[in-house]
Amino acid sequence: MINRAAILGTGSWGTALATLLAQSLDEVCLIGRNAKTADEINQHHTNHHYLPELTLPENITACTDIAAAATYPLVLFVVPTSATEATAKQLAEINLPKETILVSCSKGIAAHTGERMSQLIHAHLPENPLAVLSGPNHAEEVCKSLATCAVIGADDHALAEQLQKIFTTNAFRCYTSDDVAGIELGAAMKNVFGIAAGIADGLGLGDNAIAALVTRGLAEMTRLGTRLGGKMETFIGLSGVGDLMATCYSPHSRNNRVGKALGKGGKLEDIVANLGMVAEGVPNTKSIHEAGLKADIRTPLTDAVYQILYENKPASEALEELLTRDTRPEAD
Ligand SMILES: NC(=O)c1ccc[n+]([C@@H]2O[C@H](COP(=O)([O-])OP(=O)(O)OC[C@H]3O[C@@H](n4cnc5c(N)ncnc54)[C@H](O)[C@@H]3O)[C@@H](O)[C@H]2O)c1
Ligand SMILES: O=P(O)(O)OC[C@H](O)CO
Repeated sequence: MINRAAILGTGSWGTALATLLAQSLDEVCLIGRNAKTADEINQHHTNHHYLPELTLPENITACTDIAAAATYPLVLFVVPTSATEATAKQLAEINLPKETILVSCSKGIAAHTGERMSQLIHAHLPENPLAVLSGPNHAEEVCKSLATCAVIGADDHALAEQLQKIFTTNAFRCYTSDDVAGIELGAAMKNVFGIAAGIADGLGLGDNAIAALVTRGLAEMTRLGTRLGGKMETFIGLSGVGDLMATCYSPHSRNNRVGKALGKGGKLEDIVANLGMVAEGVPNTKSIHEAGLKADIRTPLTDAVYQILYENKPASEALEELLTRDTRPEAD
């Protein structure tokens, strides 16, 4: 029986997931790289930088020694996607038992290769049971036990069901799925459209424009995601349209906030530096733009965000080009 878990990553989502798992498990250990944060969690039961209003329950502790993960039967990856591979390597080096169950909770695909996080983790820890978790889940709301749903994906249905029991609470209803690729691809792409929605908001385009963007974003997500191995129904599920809406409409979304500041004329470097947290849409715009080119799939919204982020194109110019493209059938 699983009654203890380690969480790699002491940021917003790692901390919120700790509060969730602390309801069903005896002990949760947050493992991070920052000794000050670990001390704050152990001594004051807070993680002020990431979730300022939260008081953590007593059965959550923290440390900075990744080797401690080897003593837990369940280990969650909740570091930024840019750190997932290095973290998986570290776990392999500490000889993690092959029975340890791993869950990837980060949202994004790898730069250049387009690999999904579960693929990166599996490459270094090939024998460990592995699942992914995603959905419309802002840490700021989950840590307050505000109701939401999530999906747990695994090739092994029994594993997904085992995790469903552990993660589900009265306020966090988990579904299972066997479409690991679809879950991870939807989660990565919604970050980019969150930035796009923020840009539209910052430009003052109004509610109709954002609804149109969410809808065409879903079409783009489904077009590329199904080509890359995801199932159509996953993109109209919690990790697709569900998380797309959470990210495009919520002021909690860091991606949305980055986009809004860009739409108002801010500089990307300054915006990212001031955010103090990860906005996965920034690196993932590049990864997904590259994945679209490689798969020869049209990704006009992602390309527009790419040009704004990486080619210094003014947002108003990118918008004009999007709107004046050749018209086409909706289903095309
Ligand atoms: N915040 C949310 O609401 C939320 C919800 C679901 C999924 N996610 C996903 O979870 C992942 C983590 O996001 P977050 O919100 O916790 O980010 P965050 O910025 O709040 O925290 C990131 C944490 O990772 C640590 N970190 C940064 N670089 C690292 C590195 N190179 N090696 C090890 N640790 C490193 C930081 O010190 C920090 O503790 C992202 O992929 C994000 O998309 C976030
Ligand atoms: O703050 P964001 O934009 O990274 O979104 C957080 C979560 O992914 C929402 O489900």
